[in-house]
Amino acid sequence: MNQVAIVMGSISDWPTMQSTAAILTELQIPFCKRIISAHRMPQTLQSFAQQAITEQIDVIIAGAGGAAHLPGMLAANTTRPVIGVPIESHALHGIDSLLSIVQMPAGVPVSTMAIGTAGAKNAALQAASILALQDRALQQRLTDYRAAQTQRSVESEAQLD
Ligand SMILES: Nc1c(C(=O)O)ncn1[C@@H]1O[C@H](COP(=O)(O)O)[C@@H](O)[C@H]1O
Repeated sequence: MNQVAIVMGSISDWPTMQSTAAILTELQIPFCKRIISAHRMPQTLQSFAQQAITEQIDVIIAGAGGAAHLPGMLAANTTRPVIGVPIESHALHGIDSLLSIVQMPAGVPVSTMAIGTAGAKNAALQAASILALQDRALQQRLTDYRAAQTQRSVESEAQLD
């Protein structure tokens, strides 16, 4: 059973979305990875999103760049939470991706992360927060993750001249 699906518009999004996969792995959250473009594979997108509930996918993380309609179209076809990651595009540095994902019409929400790798990491942590509502062991792993992060920041002060 995969609790999370990482969906990308293209294989070219994978270098960014690897950061999502790394954190899900660290937090021991089972996930699958799919390339499904709303533009290039509209029928696959519709069936994937409509089957998310029966496939027991609890959270969908969608990374896309440019005219990034993928997260919104997934959200249009499921009531599972969809977290959108705007991929940093070459032409407009991801502003196009961000605005395409964030400005959803009322009634079909997408939780929109920051552009690029920071957003990809936070998407995994946001998914973990949602899943931890019903999973005490995961909540503990998430708390430990934050504590380790705090510790690294504290220790980084020693690197100052
Ligand atoms: N935004 C979308 C969608 C979609 O939203 O359906 N499908 C592909 N793409 C994006 O196009 C960019 C360039 O893709 P290619 O590198 O394959 O040309 C990628 O960032 C992808 O997410």
